[in-house]
Amino acid sequence: MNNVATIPFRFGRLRSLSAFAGILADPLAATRRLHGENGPYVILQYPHSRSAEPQLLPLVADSGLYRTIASNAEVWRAVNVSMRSFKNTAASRLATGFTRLRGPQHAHYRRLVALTVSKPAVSSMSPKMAALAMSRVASWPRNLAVDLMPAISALMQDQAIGLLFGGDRERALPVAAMIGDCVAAAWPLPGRAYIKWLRTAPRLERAINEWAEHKRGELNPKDIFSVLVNNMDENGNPPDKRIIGGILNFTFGAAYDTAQNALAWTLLLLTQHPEIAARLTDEIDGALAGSLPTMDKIDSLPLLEGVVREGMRLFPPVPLQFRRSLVDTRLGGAQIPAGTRVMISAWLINRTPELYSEPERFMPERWQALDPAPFQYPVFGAGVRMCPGVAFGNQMTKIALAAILSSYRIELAPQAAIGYRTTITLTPHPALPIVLREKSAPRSFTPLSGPARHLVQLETPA
Ligand code: HEM
Repeated sequence: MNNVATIPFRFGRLRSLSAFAGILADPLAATRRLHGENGPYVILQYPHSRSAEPQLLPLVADSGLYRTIASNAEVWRAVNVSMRSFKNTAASRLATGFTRLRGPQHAHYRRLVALTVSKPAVSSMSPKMAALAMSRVASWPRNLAVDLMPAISALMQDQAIGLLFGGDRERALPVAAMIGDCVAAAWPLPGRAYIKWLRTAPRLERAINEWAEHKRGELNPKDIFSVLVNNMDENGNPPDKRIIGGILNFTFGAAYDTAQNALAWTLLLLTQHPEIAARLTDEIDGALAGSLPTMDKIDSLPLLEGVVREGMRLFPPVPLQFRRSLVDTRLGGAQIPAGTRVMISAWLINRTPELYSEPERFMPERWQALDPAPFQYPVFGAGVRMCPGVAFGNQMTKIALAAILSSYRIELAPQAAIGYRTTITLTPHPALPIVLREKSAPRSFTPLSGPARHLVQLETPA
């Protein structure tokens, strides 16, 4: 492990505004390049800014430094990546959501969310989750090249709404659609997505408030929103609806947007590794013998476990995390002024060769001998802000994967070129064209092409 006190850093200069725009336009490509040129700790300097704000933008791709940051909440506070909007507007209240909570207020609301998604609570949801996944997947079109992303998204939203948010689809689905505008605007160059989000935010806030009204008065401990609305705040007062709105916006979006991307990238990886996909299908079919993919059947399948962990290692649904220093501090030997925003790359930490041999390759078997600490595998974050939804996210991804592979063989559609988009989450873009075949159908193989081809090392030539 790195000795944090002596870790070297390089000053990298964002030589021009266009280099800075490169980070905004494609943070993944830009941070990979900076890491390749400078190593795992780069302190970028903004070009010629006259603002009074600190002029540094450190990029952290080192697990030791990430541990230091994640375990010092009094020095490093979470920040929201959305573009700034005017204070006291719906857009600013909703976009800062969970992130703006600190101290006892953060601990209080975190505890309320965590109660509903505790490991035992999530295990008890498994039969319902498995039944829902199987019935949804059964209706997906066979033998046609379709963009699977909307179907995956609908499946994960259904799971989150049905199992964590009271099953109220009529109110929840329009809210989910509007949250999509918030996510799309989270890492923009100023543009259409941002303008759209500014228009959507007041409507979203109204819809959330009406939904909250509907939940008020009857506590359902299995519904996160009901728990938030019907408990007092950290001081024993009725909760502030603006705070509840921000928490709901963040937590509801977090509950499906992350897992839908985990599933999408993992399926894409499996299309490129048909031999692993075949062995995984055999493992799942053997365990299920025609029954539903409940957790008691699939939780201890080694290849399924390895595939899900490896998929999220190579394509972490939240590829970057951000923190801001509250005070002047030292990080890895560099002096960091108060107010400095730091980018932590889960994407790059997950490719540390000392932690993961042949880090660019998809090797699910590696997980039989690996048990990294959260800061060495930051897929779910680490420290006081580590994701409370780990058990639900993992279970939802495993069950969906088992439901799909027990029903179909998956292939990438012919001539499909896959790109990617980075906002808060990393998404295949503009589409994920997949063909779902009968399991007995003759095999065919389409090699991955498009920008996503360069995100992973495959056996087939690029
Ligand atoms: C595959 C699924 C998931 C992944 C990869 C994921 C990833 C993450 C990551 C990386 C963070 C930390 C962000 C940071 O520190 O800046 C986080 C925080 C959070 N996640 Fe998840 N998440 C997943 C599922 C869920 C689910 C199902 C829920 C539903 C309850 C959820 C709720 C939250 C909340 C409330 C936080 C904020 C925690 C805090 O600030 O204290 N997540 N998640």
